[in-house]
Amino acid sequence: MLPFLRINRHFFVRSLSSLSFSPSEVRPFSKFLIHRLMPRSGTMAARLSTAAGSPKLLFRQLFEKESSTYTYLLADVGHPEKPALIVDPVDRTVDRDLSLVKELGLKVIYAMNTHVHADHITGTGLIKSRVSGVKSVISTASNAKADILVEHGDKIYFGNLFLEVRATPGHTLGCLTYVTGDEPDQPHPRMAFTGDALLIRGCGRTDFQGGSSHKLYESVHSQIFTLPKDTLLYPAHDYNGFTVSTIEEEMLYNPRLSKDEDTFKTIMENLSLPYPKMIDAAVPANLVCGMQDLPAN
Ligand SMILES: N[C@@H](CCC(=O)N[C@@H](CSS)C(=O)NCC(=O)O)C(=O)O
Ligand SMILES: [Fe+2]
Repeated sequence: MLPFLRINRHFFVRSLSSLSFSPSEVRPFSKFLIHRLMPRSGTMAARLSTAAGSPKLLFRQLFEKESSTYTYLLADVGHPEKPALIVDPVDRTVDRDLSLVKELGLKVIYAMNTHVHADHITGTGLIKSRVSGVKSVISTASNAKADILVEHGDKIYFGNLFLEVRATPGHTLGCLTYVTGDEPDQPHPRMAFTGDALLIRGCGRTDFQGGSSHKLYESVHSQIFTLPKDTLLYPAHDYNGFTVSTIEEEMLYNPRLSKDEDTFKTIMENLSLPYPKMIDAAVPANLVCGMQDLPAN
């Protein structure tokens, strides 16, 4: 029963993405479910490639300087519709991001968050209000509102490419890492969008939003450091001018997570960071994807 539910869930997430099905259109395409039962789900990607171009990744890393946040734009430009997704957009830079999307001729289908941010307001709600058909995405565990709530193991398709969802709690309860697919026809090396779970030579703090140093250590070691060593690591923030790292580099040189768990916990307990300046406004807004449609008090 459980494997069937899991496959069904993958199918549902896929069905809302690359082919722009409406939920009512899911049933006629249930034949794809059969391909999910095959040992390698690459069968499905290969099958669709024939129908809708060969997968070709377009990737852009964008920066918001006040919160030192990275936003990522990914699209399958080998697909005729150039379906795209945007990870961790910031409200202040939505205009810039959407201009780029327009210039590149992309069709944004998902505006996604790695977690409920505490230091800035997400742009996912604004993007939804500006571009029709965009669905907001966040984890079920975040307890936030969004059009699509995803869980560990889900695959989010854009065209013939996808991001795999990995639960990496510890900075917050609902933190996710999104990883590019490992299908034979996917681009290599893989890319991991780690949010605040793993930063370059650092990691997310664990002193609020359900944070736990124990959980973060487990998440990074079981879900991120197990990726191929050449996987490119793209965090949600950088405060030191870095743009990208690799799993291998972080396993060797991350001053926190390359240590044993007890040392890691001691480091995290002694960070003494001030709370983010915007936390009181950002968390409630981000629990509704930045739409700020909270009922009046
Ligand atoms: N000074 C900034 C907030 C800086 C901060 O706390 N960053 C977070 C990620 S955003 S929730 C963090 O986890 N930092 C870890 C670290 O080691 O710096 C502000 O006021 O907004
Ligand atoms: Fe955060």
